[in-house]
Amino acid sequence: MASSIFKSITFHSNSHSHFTRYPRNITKSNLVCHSPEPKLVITGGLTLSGHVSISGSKNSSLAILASTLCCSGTCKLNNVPDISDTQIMCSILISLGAKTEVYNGETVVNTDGVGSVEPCLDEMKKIRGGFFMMGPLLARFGEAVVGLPGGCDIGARPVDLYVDGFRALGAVVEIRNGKVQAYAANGRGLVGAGRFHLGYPSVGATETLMMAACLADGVTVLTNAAQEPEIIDLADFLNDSGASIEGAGTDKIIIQGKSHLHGSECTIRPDRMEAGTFVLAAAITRSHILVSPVIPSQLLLLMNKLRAAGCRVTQHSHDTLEISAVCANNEDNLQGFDVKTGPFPGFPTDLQPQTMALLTTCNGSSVIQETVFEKRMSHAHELCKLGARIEVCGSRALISGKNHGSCLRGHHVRATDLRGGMALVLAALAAEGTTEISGVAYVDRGYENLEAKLRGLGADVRKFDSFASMPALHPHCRNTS
Ligand SMILES: CC(=O)N[C@H]1[C@@H](OP(=O)(O)OP(=O)(O)OC[C@H]2O[C@@H](n3ccc(=O)[nH]c3=O)[C@H](O)[C@@H]2O)O[C@H](CO)[C@@H](O)[C@@H]1O
Ligand SMILES: C=C(OP(=O)(O)O)C(=O)O
Repeated sequence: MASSIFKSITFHSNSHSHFTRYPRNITKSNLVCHSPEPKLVITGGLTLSGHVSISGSKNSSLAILASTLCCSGTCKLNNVPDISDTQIMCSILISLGAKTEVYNGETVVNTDGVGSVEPCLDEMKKIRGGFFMMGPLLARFGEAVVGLPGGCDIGARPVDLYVDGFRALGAVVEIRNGKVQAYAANGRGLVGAGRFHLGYPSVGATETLMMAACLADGVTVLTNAAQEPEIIDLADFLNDSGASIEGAGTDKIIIQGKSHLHGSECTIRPDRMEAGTFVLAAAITRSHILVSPVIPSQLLLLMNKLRAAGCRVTQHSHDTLEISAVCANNEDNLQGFDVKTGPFPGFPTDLQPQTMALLTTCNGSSVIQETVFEKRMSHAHELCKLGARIEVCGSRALISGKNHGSCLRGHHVRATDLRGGMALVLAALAAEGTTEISGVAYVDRGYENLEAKLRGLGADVRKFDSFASMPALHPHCRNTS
């Protein structure tokens, strides 16, 4: 890993890049540590109670960390969650020559020393957000050589919309050997694209093109833009740094390019996916908890679905949700419901797997239709190992509720992506007996202090670094990985 971090590229305003190598002061704390594969062991059936604190948004943090490459001077970001995705993002910034440090929970980034436009390829493969850096690199330095992104394996996840957008901003772009290479065609810098219509409201493409357009010469109007709350978070940060962006949060974003942006400060808003996951944890365990801080308007669809199912979801104060799924007279009668995911303000695909886990415990049958990612159903197979009855046909799943054959019991299961992994955690909380979950690194990508937060609510959750340190489990938890 070290050698690829040391790899760098010097700046040229044409396509002939000249590679040089030079060392950087990377401390051990800046690098992600790979320990033996950890497992979560959860004994289910307990009721949760109390309050859980929600961390800063993963997706806002990733976009805003990338956008620090647009800014001269120091940026101070409060409330960045300490999860592996943000650690990797910082390590990619460091591979470019940026300085990142964490003081008292504040992430301080200064990108003035950037001496490379080629982020560390090995790190790029681990997350999706690293690719967002292509926009600011191209805009500020006129050139970028960025590896195709990683992230959860939930679909093909191409980058065609980004590439079309870069071309509209005056870049020459080529994809070769797993890397996207681009430079400003005029040898000086990007130019405003005029109107650029996104064929799909991609979150990452909207964010990346917004960052690039901030430093382009002229006006760019993005139409059919993504409207996710994280786009607003990014636009607010960039505007505070001197950018001119109007319309973020709608499908038309107007960006007037500026010659440079300065550093600024922001506090990352709460993670709506983490909040939604804890609300679903209360529902699946038929519990009563408080969740804060949240922005309730970001979770309206989930709240309405849960109310229709029979849960009581109330806004306790401006940033606190109270959820109660406790059964009256011990009669468990939560009803199943149908879900179709879609871009914001549609039902979030990042809460689909956790919702599927809940539906296995409700009455009746439910249908989930996943429209955002074509391969986001692999958790269904693992949920079936826990006793769920789910039939998947393409991007649709038919979930038979608990009075139609689903009955969750502890087993050994494997997470293969972030939210699918959380679906297994939620199912394990509701299952009878003990569940062992491997592939926990996926869950660590997006949930800060997960075990501590769940234990704080009264769940029986333990994390083990390896089998050797684990207690003996029920035989069927051991033998079927
Ligand atoms: C780091 C981050 O913010 N990740 C979020 C972001 O991912 P990400 O930005 O990758 O998601 P997109 O909105 O881009 O992807 C949505 C769909 O568009 C397709 N597409 C995207 C780009 C492109 O150039 N061509 C193309 O066809 C994708 O394959 C996918 O089917 O939004 C997703 C959708 O809300 C969330 O699930 C992810 O948590
Ligand atoms: C799909 C997700 O993340 P990423 O885009 O970073 O892979 C997610 O957060 O559920």
